[in-house]
Amino acid sequence: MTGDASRAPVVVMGVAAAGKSTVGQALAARLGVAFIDADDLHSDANRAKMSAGVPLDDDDRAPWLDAVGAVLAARGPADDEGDGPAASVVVACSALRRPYRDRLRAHAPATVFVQLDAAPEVLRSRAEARTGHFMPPELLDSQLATLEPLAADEPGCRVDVGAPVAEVVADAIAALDALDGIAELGRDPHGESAGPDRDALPVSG
Ligand SMILES: Nc1ncnc2c1ncn2[C@@H]1O[C@H](COP(=O)(O)OP(=O)(O)O)[C@@H](O)[C@H]1O
Ligand SMILES: O=C(O)[C@H](O)[C@@H](O)[C@H](O)[C@H](O)COP(=O)(O)O
Repeated sequence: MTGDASRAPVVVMGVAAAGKSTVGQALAARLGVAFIDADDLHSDANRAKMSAGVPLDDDDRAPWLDAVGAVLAARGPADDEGDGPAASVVVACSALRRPYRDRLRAHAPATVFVQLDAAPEVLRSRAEARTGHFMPPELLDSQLATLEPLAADEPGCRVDVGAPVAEVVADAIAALDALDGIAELGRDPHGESAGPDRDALPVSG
């Protein structure tokens, strides 16, 4: 499957156990672009802290967010020869707070966010059912307390993850296409934005 270099980089965001890795992977496969899990970019110290049941703070997350931002800016791997346009990418990253997302977009301004929403009891049961993961379910409360939902002036959409994965992915693609459509409508024949800034698109869902 070839990558769609014309797509903006996508960050699938939300609290622990919302389904970022699962949905992100499936979404990337459907779009034919690379998938990267930001969990793999955490330092050993961050990982150890979370494993010990201690939530990360802003200082812990700052260098990690810069590493994630660098991935978004590169928009995924180049082709096999190492040249040509980079493919786009889907990154699973909690990106819980607005300043974190702004930090990511400082690296890669075209980034759009898909926030995964779920009822706390759904999250809790999924977190508890998951085995062999470094994130203890007890950290879910702090993740929910830290979450600053995607705001109306941030580029992206929200999808409910109560449905099976294939449905969640279809909803995400429809919402992303709607964002693309709105951006197209705002573009004049010379390719310059004549309407609202893409950055100011409403959050749907
Ligand atoms: N739509 C879904 N329906 C049912 N189970 C799901 C769904 N999405 C994710 N899961 C399950 O929930 C758990 C948490 O998902 P995961 O992708 O690891 O979340 P995150 O990356 O946000 O922590 C996993 O066991 C996963 O298989
Ligand atoms: O910002 C954070 O506190 C972390 O990024 C945190 O969100 C963690 O990395 C994951 O939630 C654990 O892994 P899962 O997202 O896969 O649960």
